[in-house]
Amino acid sequence: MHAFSTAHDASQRSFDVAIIGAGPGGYSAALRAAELGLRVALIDRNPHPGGTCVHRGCIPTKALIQATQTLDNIQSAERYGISAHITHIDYGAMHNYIRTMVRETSQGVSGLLAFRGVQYFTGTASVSLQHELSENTASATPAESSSAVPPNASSDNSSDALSDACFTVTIEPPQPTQSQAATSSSPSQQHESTQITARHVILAVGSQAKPLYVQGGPLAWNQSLLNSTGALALTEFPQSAIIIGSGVIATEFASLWNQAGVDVTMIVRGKGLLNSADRRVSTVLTRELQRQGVRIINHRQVVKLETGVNLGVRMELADTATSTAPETAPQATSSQSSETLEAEIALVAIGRAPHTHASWIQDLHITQELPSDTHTTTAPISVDSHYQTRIPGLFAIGDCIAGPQLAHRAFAQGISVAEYIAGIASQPAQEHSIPRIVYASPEVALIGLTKEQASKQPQYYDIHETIYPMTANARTHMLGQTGSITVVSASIHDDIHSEEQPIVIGIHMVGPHVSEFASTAQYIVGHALSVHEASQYIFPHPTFSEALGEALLKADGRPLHMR
Ligand SMILES: Cc1cc2nc3c(=O)[nH]c(=O)nc-3n(C[C@H](O)[C@H](O)[C@H](O)COP(=O)(O)OP(=O)(O)OC[C@H]3O[C@@H](n4cnc5c(N)ncnc54)[C@H](O)[C@@H]3O)c2cc1C
Ligand SMILES: NC(=O)c1ccc[n+]([C@@H]2O[C@H](COP(=O)([O-])OP(=O)(O)OC[C@H]3O[C@@H](n4cnc5c(N)ncnc54)[C@H](O)[C@@H]3O)[C@@H](O)[C@H]2O)c1
Repeated sequence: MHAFSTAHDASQRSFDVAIIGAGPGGYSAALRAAELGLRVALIDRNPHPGGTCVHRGCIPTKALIQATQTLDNIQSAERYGISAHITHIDYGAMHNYIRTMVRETSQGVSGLLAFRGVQYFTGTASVSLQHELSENTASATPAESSSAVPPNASSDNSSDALSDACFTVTIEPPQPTQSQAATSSSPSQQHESTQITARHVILAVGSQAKPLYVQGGPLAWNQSLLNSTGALALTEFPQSAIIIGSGVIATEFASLWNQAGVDVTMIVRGKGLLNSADRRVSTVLTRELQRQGVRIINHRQVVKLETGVNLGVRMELADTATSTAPETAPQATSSQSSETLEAEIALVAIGRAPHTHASWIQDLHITQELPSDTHTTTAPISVDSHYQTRIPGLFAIGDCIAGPQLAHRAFAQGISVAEYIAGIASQPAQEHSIPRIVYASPEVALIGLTKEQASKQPQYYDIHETIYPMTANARTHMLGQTGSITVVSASIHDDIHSEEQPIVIGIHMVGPHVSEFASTAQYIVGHALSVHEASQYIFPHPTFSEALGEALLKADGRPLHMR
């Protein structure tokens, strides 16, 4: 039986790979590296693996969505001739259900790590180089050319392989809580740090919610001004909530709280939700949430915000653009130049910053230049196409590097980097077709380029957009819901594709259950299938996924169930 423990005898202190952070990036790299025979240490502050995704992200939010969708299903049962009404919500039981989903998912990961012999350390890690790097070994920027030669860290001859360990990882144990400190008989032991060495280190340290800057400073989180972690910790649904932001987290919470009967107002800096997405998807989603009762106030920013114990939150808004009026007027007082809103809580969801502020990360000089946006205090780690930083043997993956912050992207990167370290010619994760999903009602799935984005890339010409309304789909019609699919196709200047065969470069969907067939869209876009080839797929009838088949037939000039 392999150990999933914190036992630290000398033989267990030298590793082929040490991984900092046990979220999706870190634990997937650990599982794959161990499977390939490497000796792996995985370190996280949290004794339970899973990171943001399992403890504060994907899993609890989707469990909560499962619960609120059930509320919504009951409320819409009348449509099917079923009389049902909700008599009571047991918030304690709902929270137990969510906590159980989180605990069981984390336990599942723990079991896998133990099975593969990954050694897990609980504590806060910092990394230093064992030897000063010479000018020749570290480059100012990550070297793309290094990608051709995997470092081959097989531990077959582990004593030889480990004798030239490059990195020291210091692990500080978690600080005891006040009650633990009071009851502990040997408090000094809890403060002992551990050191391990490794030939390779993977940083998978994740990200954290960006605070809102008002009047020049960041606002501190409290019981009324929440980020997504605070919102998940609420013990019952609030009466009213203001959501600042219009991205993925803002949209998912607006949708689920609205389904739970919360009075939701969204404050949007630009116009509409997911404003960098395909414009039709954004329009349909915005319209649907408004139809369901979410108030969306466009072109506004918060200029003043007050909170207090039991006072809720009160904020003053100002126009970000003078030309366009808000689509929906706020409930509270309003003047020409500013307006005031009040609610029980406010959720700030304006993006997540890489978790790179620690001084040891700064000392390694591996982060990008800070963007000119003065409200960004941490920068992503720079890596080459194999996720290696400018320091050979030091890698970074997941939310702490630039790109979409998604668990499935972190999984793919974790597998890729582990294979590269093990000496396998690995494929970096295919970034351009990674599906981005919003689990709102309706769901959104975004794959590849929008028409606007493609028009800025010179290799594409004859760019076309085909729009298929999901109301023409039988299953969507049965639900009484709506949706839309946009297929973006173009011809391309390259040696592989002929001019007569336009290829599919983007698929953008909003509608019920679209997340479930996003990977079909990813396959089509990722493999640059021609529109004609893609339209040959046979989708089962009657399914929601059939809508994608119909959209592709239409893009190929052969529409079936539409004119
Ligand atoms: C509310 C919410 C909902 C989300 N829903 C989805 C979703 O449905 N689908 C999806 O694909 N993505 C979702 N995400 C994004 C997803 O959670 C992240 O993209 C993913 O967790 C990133 O994985 P990671 O391994 O890079 O980092 P993380 O999961 O953040 O893990 C980093 C880990 O590193 C540890 N750590 C950091 N520094 C140290 C240190 N010095 N020493 C020891 N440990 C350290 C942290 O404790 C943490 O456990 C959601 C995010 C949020 C906030
Ligand atoms: N379903 C999923 O896959 C899922 C779910 C939740 C979170 N996530 C990930 O978590 C990350 C963070 O999510 P998020 O929703 O916080 O970020 P986001 O990047 O999706 O959206 C941020 C939004 O905030 C707006 N914004 C930025 N600064 C602002 C300001 N000062 N005032 C008002 N609005 C401002 C932006 O215009 C943007 O619309 C995302 O990158 C996402 O990939 C994924």
